[in-house]
Amino acid sequence: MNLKRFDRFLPLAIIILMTVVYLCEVLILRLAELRQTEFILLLIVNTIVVVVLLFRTHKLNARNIDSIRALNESAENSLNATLDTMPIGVLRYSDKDYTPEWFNPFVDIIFANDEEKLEANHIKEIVQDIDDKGTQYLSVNSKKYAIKVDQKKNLIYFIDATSEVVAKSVTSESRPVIGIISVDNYDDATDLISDSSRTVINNFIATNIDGISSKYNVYISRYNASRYYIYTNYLTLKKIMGDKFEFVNVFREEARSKNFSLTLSIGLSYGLENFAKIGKTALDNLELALVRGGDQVVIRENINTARPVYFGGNSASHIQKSRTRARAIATALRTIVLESENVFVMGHKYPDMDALGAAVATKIFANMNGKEAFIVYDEKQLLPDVTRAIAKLNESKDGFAHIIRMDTAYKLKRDNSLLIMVDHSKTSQTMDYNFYKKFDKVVVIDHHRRDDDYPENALLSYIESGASSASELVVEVLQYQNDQVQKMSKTEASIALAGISVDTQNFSKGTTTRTFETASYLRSQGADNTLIKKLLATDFDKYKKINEIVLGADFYEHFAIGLGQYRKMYDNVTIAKAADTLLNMAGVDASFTIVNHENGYVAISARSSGDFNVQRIMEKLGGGGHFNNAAAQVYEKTPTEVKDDLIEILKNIEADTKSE
Ligand SMILES: Nc1ncnc2c1ncn2[C@@H]1O[C@H](COP(=O)(O)O[C@H]2[C@@H](O)[C@H](n3cnc4c(N)ncnc43)O[C@@H]2COP(=O)(O)O)[C@@H](O)[C@H]1O
Ligand SMILES: [Mn+2]
Repeated sequence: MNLKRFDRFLPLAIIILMTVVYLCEVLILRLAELRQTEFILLLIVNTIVVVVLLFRTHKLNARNIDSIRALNESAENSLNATLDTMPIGVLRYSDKDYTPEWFNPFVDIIFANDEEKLEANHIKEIVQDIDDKGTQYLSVNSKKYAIKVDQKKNLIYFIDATSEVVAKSVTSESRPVIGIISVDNYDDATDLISDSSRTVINNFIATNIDGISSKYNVYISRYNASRYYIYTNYLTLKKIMGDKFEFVNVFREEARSKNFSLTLSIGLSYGLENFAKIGKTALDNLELALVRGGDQVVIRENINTARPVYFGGNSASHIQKSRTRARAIATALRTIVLESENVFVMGHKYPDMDALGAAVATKIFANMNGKEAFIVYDEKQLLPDVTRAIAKLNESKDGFAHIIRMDTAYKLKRDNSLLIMVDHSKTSQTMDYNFYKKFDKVVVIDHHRRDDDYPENALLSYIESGASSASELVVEVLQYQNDQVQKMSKTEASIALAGISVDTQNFSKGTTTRTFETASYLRSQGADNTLIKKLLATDFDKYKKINEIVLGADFYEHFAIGLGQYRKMYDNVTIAKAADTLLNMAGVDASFTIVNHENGYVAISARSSGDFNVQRIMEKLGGGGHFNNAAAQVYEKTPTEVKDDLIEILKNIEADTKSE
């Protein structure tokens, strides 16, 4: 800065300096008494020195400016050259309408065959879609570009990131996969048969497993006769998923042709690290596949937020429940009951006869082990048949049937009390969520396929989706209590049998030999058909409402869809009974009833006669249930809108099935 100022005043400084020099010379000459001519000569010499110095200074300045100019020019040229040749696209867009105002040649190269991507609407999309980190990827032809947007300067940078994206997908595809294959019903199929027959079954399984291993080049290791471990990578898993796990269907069909009641259930998981956790998630997934009925595959990535992906499960439950398990559960449950101060039994919201039947049998189990037990109910959630059954139980001789309202239950709950949840396993479906939260000790007994929303740390879960009803499960456990005394009253046995009867539609659906054995046991305990008929009777008003829904039905191919009347409200049982009725119509494989529910949502009940999975359809509408008995609750829509959604789902499912 100072130098510059000095530069500007340099000519003046020279003149002043030379004038001072000249005055000094004059003074010296005066003192030396020289003449006029010497003064003039000295003046001329000094003037020449000044002129020469001024000229040199001017020249020096001129040369400086030229070299700066030259330097600037060359810098500008090389910047332009870099912009022109660097492998980064730079584009400036108008801040008014996003039209491109300028771009470098690399942008030209990028969009050579895709020029419409340079139009204002695309540029606008790029600028607006940019995520929080300010980066996004754009595919142009076969390349991937990372995009950075400088919104202040209206600039977009396109950086070739093809190799980075490829590297990422290579990492993703090489993620390790761990899986467990379980052969369903192996124990039953190989029990009580000759060694040579068992060898035939073992060979059949081994041949199939070898076939899977060589077809997909995966490593499969035998753990025991009915369990195998798979190790592979995500790329191979993708291929198998692309084939929709066809080998599970092949295995089932080949087994069927040989009269073996065998299917495969598989749990798989994958991730980048922590092999122990991947293995544990795979085991959890296998358990989920089993409780969903077996003959299916469940895959879930080893991260907390991952949702399970299902393959198969296209036929009703294939897993036969084993007597050995029922016996083991009886022992485990007895231990837990004995360690508790008292026991509370709670069904799902709006408990039906099966929930009550299971609760009654559970209460008896606890009493037989010397513990006081209570069945809890909420008077705001009572169905007519359950109301009748509770009234009947309350007629018992000792006057206190241990069926209590929620407010009493809260008072009787102790620190060491046990809660047994029956006929449901989703905490969101429990009758009183706050009451459930008060318990440290929880047991679950259910015949629904296990879902995500499961009680944390349940001490024991007895979930058998192959059972007809929760009542069947508990009564069976009750039979494994050692003493031979009369265990149930006539009313209790009748309620449990009514529960089985409701869930099996009067023994016409979902029954096994075990269902009939349980029914026969209940008859031996005094279950009475006349009482059951009275308990399950339909009120005339309800009957009219059931008919309204049935008469409002439309038929689509082999589906019947019943619709409630405009603005009329219905309850669960009415909808369920209407769906049951529609399923009895000729040519109907699955029925659906859609109405406004008294609780302010649109309710759907779905039933199928065997080969069609209505659970899958209801899951798509946010509900669930069983393979041939399911339901959903939809908020913020009208029944007609829900019907349209349902028809769309059915059309897609039909199209998928035809294309398979
Ligand atoms: N949101 C949901 N998620 C998962 N699962 C669900 C959901 N909503 C319902 N479910 C399950 O779906 C099935 C079917 O339910 P539904 O309401 O259509 O039918 C149940 C009862 O309403 C019905 N029922 C009760 N009493 C009688 C009777 N006297 N006659 C005829 N039908 C009757 O029977 C169904 C009982 O099913 P259960 O609880 O499985 O025993 C159901 O599983 C829901 O839990
Ligand atoms: Mn049930």
